Amino acid sequence: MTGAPLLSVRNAARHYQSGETVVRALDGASLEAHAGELIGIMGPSGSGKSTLLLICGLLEPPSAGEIYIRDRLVSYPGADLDKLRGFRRDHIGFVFQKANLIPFLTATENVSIALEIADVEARAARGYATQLLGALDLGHRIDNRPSRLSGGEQQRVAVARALANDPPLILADEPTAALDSVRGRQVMELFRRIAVERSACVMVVTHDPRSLDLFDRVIELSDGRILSEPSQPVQAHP
Ligand SMILES: Nc1ncnc2c1ncn2[C@@H]1O[C@H](COP(=O)(O)OP(=O)(O)OP(=O)(O)O)[C@@H](O)[C@H]1O
Repeated sequence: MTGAPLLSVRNAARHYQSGETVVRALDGASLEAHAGELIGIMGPSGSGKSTLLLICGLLEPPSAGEIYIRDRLVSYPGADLDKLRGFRRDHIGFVFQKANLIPFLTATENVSIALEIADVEARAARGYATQLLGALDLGHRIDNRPSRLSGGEQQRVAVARALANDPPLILADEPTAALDSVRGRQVMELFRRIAVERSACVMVVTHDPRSLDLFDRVIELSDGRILSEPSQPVQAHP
């Protein structure tokens, strides 16, 4: 992959003090991720996948190392990440295992609120939210509140919300864990489309080997370390 990376993680570590012992959740990880890539992050439970995502998402600073987005140093030990709220909103979309939707808002409103917070006019925000939900096969659910949606549908609304501001980087932590295989595949295929059509970089933590064919490459973690070489292609993708 050529060109400047969108995201660059340099020798990042994250250590947690647990009583007398230090847990090395991340232990000197380096990677580069580019626009247009769909990257899988895999590894056994406790290998540091979620920690890597938190650090890349500027939700926690590393204990050592640096994070660059578009060549700008954005996170390092002791960085004040509260100051990066606006930057995060404009650059990074998150999807977690749980949808965490606002219960008293409809599906459309749950998505459009992300746009309105970013100063998009309400009508335009709703129009785009509806369009995104339609692309996720939720066109018939746009006026439903979360309590009227299945777990899988709620999660797809969460995916639409993460995409609302067209962030160049999308980070997803087991986004399909609560979905059946057909819906899970749909979400992964949507991520693939987002990467290609919007030139976004999408990094997805998953345990599901059925998505492997969709990834440009897989970053494999073990004991807080990256096993596979950065930029090593797993499978060529058209
Ligand atoms: N806030 C924390 N305090 C102490 N230890 C932590 C903390 N967060 C993570 N850890 C530890 O760091 C290690 C890596 O955790 P992490 O959640 O990143 O792994 P993971 O690969 O995402 O696991 P899983 O697949 O089970 O979600 C684990 O041993 C975990 O217990």
